[in-house]
Amino acid sequence: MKKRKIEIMDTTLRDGEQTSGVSFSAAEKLTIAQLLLEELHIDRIEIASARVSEGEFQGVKGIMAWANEKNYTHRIEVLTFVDGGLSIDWMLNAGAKVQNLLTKGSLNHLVHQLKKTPEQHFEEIAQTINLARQEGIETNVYLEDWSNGMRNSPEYVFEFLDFLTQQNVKRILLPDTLGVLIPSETATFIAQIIQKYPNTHFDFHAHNDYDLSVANVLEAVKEGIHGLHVTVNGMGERAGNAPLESTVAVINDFLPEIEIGVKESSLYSVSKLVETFTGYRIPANKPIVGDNVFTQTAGIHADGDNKNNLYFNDLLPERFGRQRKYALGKTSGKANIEKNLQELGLQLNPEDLKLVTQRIIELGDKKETVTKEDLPYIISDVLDSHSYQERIVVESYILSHAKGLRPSTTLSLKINGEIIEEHAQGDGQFDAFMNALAKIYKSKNWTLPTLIDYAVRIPPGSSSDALCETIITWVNNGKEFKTRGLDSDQTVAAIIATQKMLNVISEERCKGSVKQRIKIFSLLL
Ligand SMILES: CC(C)C(=O)C(=O)O
Repeated sequence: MKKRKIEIMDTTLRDGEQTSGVSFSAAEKLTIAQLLLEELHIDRIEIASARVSEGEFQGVKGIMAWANEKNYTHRIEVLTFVDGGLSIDWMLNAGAKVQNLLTKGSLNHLVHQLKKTPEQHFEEIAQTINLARQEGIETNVYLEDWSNGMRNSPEYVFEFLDFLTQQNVKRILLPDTLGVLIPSETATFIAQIIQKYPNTHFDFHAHNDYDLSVANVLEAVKEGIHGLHVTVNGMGERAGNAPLESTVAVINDFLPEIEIGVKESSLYSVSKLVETFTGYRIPANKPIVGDNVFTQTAGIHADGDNKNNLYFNDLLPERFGRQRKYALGKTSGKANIEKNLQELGLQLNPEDLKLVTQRIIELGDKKETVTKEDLPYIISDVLDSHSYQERIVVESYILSHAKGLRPSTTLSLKINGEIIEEHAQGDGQFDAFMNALAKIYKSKNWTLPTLIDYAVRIPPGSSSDALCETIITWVNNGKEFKTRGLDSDQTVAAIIATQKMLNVISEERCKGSVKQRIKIFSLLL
């Protein structure tokens, strides 16, 4: 079957820049233009509005200089206005070759904004198109508010199209300016137009006010539209435009008779770059490019993926340069954890896997995000805690920190079932904690090891703020050993490490086995 080719026109650098708060520098525009054309193989791009600013002019000039060398000038478009030729002059000075002329596609806009008759408007448009032609500039025409025009003044729209199809116009661009179309209406309007003007190229420009942009695009393609306007990450005026990423996926997966040349595997990296340049964050649940969209969270899904990929759909992450992930949290079961362990090249016996699963569920219950990078830390922490008997338990404590007062701690410690409480001050909260502990130990005629090093780190590569690891090095009877604590709070992690130390030395008192502890830690670190 011969496929029907649809042109993709990306307007991230024009309509996308109309996202509130977004402004690209000239260098950013050039980088994005290069990626869109050369990496993603987008057919055409719209890069600016004429006469907006000096910065915009320099941006267009830079892109056109590059495009000239590459022979891409006819793939690069600029939004222009019916302004007696001022936009044309601006384009000529910037070296631009294709104008997308903004005209009025509804009687309502024409009468209330321009306060002109259709005849006056058409006359001025004809002059602008002719002038452009004389200057070697190609013209496409936007019918602004076209969708409302089709609803409320269809005679005007068709009179206008009759006129335009007689002019030197390469493409007619049909915007749903206010994002008000529903799919059935899009289908009806596009079908009427394509049937009436079978020899004219029409583009559809969707907006996303009702979250229907991609559904509308799908209908427009089914009815024979020749080109589509999109933006990276769906950026654009108000709720934005049809997102490039979803548009590509929908066409590729649901319209096999259509050919678009966009390279799917580069969509994610370009989307991320645009996110960085704009500071406009991609929602985590945004199809194709959101952080979470290829992450299975429920244990039952991870389990199903092991059984004939029961929870896969056609949107395989690898298509878009991404990878499937298995979330770790309170709803993740053994299967999620095993998938993450596999990726890290780790294996646990069923009993240890159960302990680690329990610990991850506890962390998830505290609303903490656990990442794959946290996993080795959790494993070593959990297995470590279970490698000795807990004779000494930090039952409860208050840590106080107030301006103008010394930090203080009240500590309640359980030693072989007996509760002992003490209070102390210190230079910091953990110092106060250690001073209270020293008082308890003194009352027992026991000595504490000397703390010789205190290090804090977060799991490397972890994007989560869930976990922080405190590693303390102690010297007891001339022997050095380390204990570690893991928590979202650094001081709490230090207290956990200290409790472990108390049990290590208590074991040593009972069995004299600090050597065994040193061995365990050298394995874990
Ligand atoms: C400026 C115009 C062309 C536009 O973006 C729209 O009508 O949606």
